[in-house]
Amino acid sequence: MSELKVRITDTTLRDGSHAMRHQYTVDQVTAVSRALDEAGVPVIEVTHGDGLAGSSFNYGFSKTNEMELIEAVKNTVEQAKVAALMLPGLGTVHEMREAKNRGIDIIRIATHCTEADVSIQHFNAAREMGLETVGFLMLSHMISPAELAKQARIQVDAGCQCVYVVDSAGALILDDVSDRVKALKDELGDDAEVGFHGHQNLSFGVANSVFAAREGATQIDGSLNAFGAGAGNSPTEVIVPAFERVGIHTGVDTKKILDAAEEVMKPMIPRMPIMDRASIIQGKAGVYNSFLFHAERAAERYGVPVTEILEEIGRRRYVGGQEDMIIDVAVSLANAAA
Ligand SMILES: CC[C@H](O)CC(=O)C(=O)O
Ligand SMILES: [Mn+2]
Repeated sequence: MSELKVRITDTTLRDGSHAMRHQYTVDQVTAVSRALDEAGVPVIEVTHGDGLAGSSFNYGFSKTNEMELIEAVKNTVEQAKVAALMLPGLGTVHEMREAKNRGIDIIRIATHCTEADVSIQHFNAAREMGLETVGFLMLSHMISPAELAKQARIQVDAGCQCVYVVDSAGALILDDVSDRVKALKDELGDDAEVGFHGHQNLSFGVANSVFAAREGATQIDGSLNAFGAGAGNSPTEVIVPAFERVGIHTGVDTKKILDAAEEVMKPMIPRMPIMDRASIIQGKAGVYNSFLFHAERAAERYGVPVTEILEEIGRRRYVGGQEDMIIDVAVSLANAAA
């Protein structure tokens, strides 16, 4: 087999924003982006955890305006491209344009996996602005590979250049990933690339990324020290040497990425993402990782176990944007217990 090549996108400064409760400072993003850039990471994503304009009562307020964070990363990096995430409706074309003016090269547009149609105008606008485009089909475990491929086609027809299988709950295991990547590759052919964004809830982030790359995914996400929502993302500093071992070329320097994780990122981490009881239940029940802190807060406030809240959210199949329903679940459980 000829050597496989992938492009790594590091999302420590975006998915990691959830784990940081959106409290990144300019000094922190400068230090992290410098270390990633020096290690040769080709794409660095930075915004509020829920994307452009995510800073809000519902999702949590940012300490620093994300446009300042974007600008800080842009002014720091020498080779890396800068990416921002947006959820249509939360972020608008207005914020996309401002992010472009502040220095982003790539916009990653995220929708629930069955709602690709809400991103059509955003992909059109992004391409008109000259941005590289990525589509993010969140909670990809919730639908079949064939259905996911149809959604990918909608994004690509709108101007998306790479569609990601996004394992938002860390619920996919090995063949689940291969089957989805294959379905997207078969549907998209040469029209667009396919990517994979993993989470660690059931400990499969890196292995799933290998399966994705072997099936033809050419863009892979990671985060330093797995710093991301829920149990965290596939750790970038593990992806790089693991991929090297199995013959997948990333172009990232192993020693430098290990130093970035250990010496630059680790000292600023307030709470390490771990596979603990709550986050493992998220993976098993297929619950959106960004719900973890919201569920923990509701558990404390209403005196019900966080695992029961998460299991009920899984049963009700709530998706991103339904954060307010976490309170509803906690109240129903508290009432039932009383
Ligand atoms: C925008 C919310 C979310 O964190 C996106 C993502 O990384 C995922 O669904 O895993
Ligand atoms: Mn994520």
